[in-house]
Amino acid sequence: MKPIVSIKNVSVNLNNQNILHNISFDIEIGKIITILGPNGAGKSTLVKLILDFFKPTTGKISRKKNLSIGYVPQTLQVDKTLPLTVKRFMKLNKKFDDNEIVKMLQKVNAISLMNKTMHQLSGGEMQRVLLAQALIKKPELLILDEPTQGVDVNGQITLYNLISNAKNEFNCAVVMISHDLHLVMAKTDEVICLNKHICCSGTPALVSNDPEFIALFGRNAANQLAIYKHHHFHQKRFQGRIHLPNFGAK
Ligand SMILES: Nc1ncnc2c1ncn2[C@@H]1O[C@H](COP(=O)(O)OP(=O)(O)OP(=O)(O)O)[C@@H](O)[C@H]1O
Repeated sequence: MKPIVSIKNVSVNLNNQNILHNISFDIEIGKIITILGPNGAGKSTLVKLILDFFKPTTGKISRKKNLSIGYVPQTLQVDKTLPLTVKRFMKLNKKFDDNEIVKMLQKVNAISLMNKTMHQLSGGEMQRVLLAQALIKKPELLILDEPTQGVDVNGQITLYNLISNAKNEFNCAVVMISHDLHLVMAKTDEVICLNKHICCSGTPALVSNDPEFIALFGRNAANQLAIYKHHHFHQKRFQGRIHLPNFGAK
């Protein structure tokens, strides 16, 4: 299958600093890619490149024509004085009818939040609403930047299940940054271990045995990765289009 995004020999220099070096990988429909790496490894920078927020210093990123992307940021700061309800938030970028909004909020277990204001939401509730907002436009590519920051363990499990279900239902590709090795890996097709360059990549089982991964994260993390097996899902085709939301990356 032809990739929807192809990243070839990409490097990024900012203020004479080498932030990313010689990155190459493809993003394909139906696959979940998880990007792991220590603080400052360039994970968010890589996500911003995929989102086309800026261009690489060298190398090339090719995207499928009119690629539709849904983006879930780490969190969203909402002004407490702004009485923005969840329902109005869902209508910010494009007008969806109430029926579509209700259906999408139901999918992410957030229907009871529809008339709450955004600043009233807990961490887990906020992430489910952000996911709904990204999915309502039916993306071909869903990008999540540490979607479970500040979310408790049950909330994390719920969120990863929702992401995996969404991938199957919308037949999209998923790229996410995550530190939740033990939870996220059961759902991941490919792990990219980043530390300015790609240290190693492959299935969780493969990466967990890679000496570079073990050197970077330690044996304990490798064991957490290793216990999971790679799964394939059957997908239903879904026709649709999404446009990038207006809120920025971190
Ligand atoms: N505009 C910029 N100018 C110079 N350096 C930058 C700029 N933006 C990011 N950096 C640097 O690039 C490096 C990678 O940052 P990035 O946010 O991509 O890392 P990360 O892997 O997402 O880190 P974290 O896990 O802490 O969120 C960091 O050293 C950061 O200081």
